[in-house]
Amino acid sequence: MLNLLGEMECHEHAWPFLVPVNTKQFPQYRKVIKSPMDLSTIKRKLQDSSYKCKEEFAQDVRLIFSNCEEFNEDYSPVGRAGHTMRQFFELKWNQTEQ
Ligand SMILES: Cc1ncccc1N[C@@H]1CCC[C@@H]1S(C)(=O)=O
Repeated sequence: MLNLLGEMECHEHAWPFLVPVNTKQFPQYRKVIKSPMDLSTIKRKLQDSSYKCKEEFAQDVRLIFSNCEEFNEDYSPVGRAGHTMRQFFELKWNQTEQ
């Protein structure tokens, strides 16, 4: 899981998801998105052994992308990055599953 996270962090379209959304820059974010998630938070949870199983890890990754779809237009730069990163993750996830 940690190396899958690493591959995502260095992906060229990961830039919107590396750190928690800046709620000063995007004040309405907190109201709209009830469970914010980002790659740095997932990394900390992995390091703190907060995930009981790998499905819980996958759940948090998918939360990043559902938050993104909810808040961003599909064809906005961030919205498009979310679709690209979700496809990348699901492909890698299926490979690790085998
Ligand atoms: C992921 C997301 N979802 C909704 C609104 C904004 C963002 N990201 C922003 C755009 C790029 C980085 C910043 S950030 C992560 O520094 O706030």
